Amino acid sequence: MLIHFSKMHGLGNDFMVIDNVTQNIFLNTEQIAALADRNRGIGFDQLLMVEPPYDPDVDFHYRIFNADGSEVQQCGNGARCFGRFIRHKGLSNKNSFRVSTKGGVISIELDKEGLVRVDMGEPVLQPQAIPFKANKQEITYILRAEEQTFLCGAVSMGNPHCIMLVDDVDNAPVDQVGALLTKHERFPEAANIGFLQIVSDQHARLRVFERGVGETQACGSGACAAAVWGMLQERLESPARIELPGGTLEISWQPGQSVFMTGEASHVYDGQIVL
Ligand SMILES: N[C@@H](CCC[C@H](N)C(=O)O)C(=O)O
Repeated sequence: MLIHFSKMHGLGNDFMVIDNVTQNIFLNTEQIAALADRNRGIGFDQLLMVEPPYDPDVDFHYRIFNADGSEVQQCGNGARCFGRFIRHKGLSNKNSFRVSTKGGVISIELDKEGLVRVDMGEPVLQPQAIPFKANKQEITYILRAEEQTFLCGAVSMGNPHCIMLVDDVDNAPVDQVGALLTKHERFPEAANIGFLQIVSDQHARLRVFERGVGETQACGSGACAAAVWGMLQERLESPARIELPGGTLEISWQPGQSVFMTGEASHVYDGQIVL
């Protein structure tokens, strides 16, 4: 099987992107994990598939697979690259597209400055819908693991996020606590674990241990979830600048409305591989 693909990244969160409008590629979990291998494969955090629409209301369908081969509901940095890829491949000449994902419909807009703005939909806070095991909805929950206690937020942006405040994100135990909590039994579908340091009313720093990957340079849906949680606690104001190890995103949100994420999306190279 010959696969044509592009390598792209959003703030260092990197992707293999496959056009499945003009190709008909099916990859199983083992094949995706092998391609994601940074030593023996192409190397990426997520595989993104651009598919024809399943519904007349949308322009494309967007499938997302983590480096471990698991299919997931949402990827924010990937959404910006998805928009740039559609233009790069000439799959549409529109400047904005409606795209369905497993986590809901999003809208992607290519702006004139070369940035990409995504309407990520409304955040989900209701525990059952995240899914997160809790008796009632709260802003902060107590999570216990291995005799340690963590005060966390639980927010879905289509995919589940657990966020905690830290004083110094540079020295946060991201690998250790991320690995401990990502498969916590209160997140039945596992979760992405965010470590948020508030710098000022409109500026925060964030590192994310991603479900199915480990720590990445940036997580777009994680930045949206963390900004919403910061705003719910009145620790952040919209629009907020969320600084990740790979770069900065602008996140806007008003309660009852969609979250908007704006940032860069970069094309690295086009390639082909035989499997
Ligand atoms: N990097 C992403 C999120 C990708 C999916 C995530 N690892 C999950 O399992 O939900 C982003 O930019 O949002």
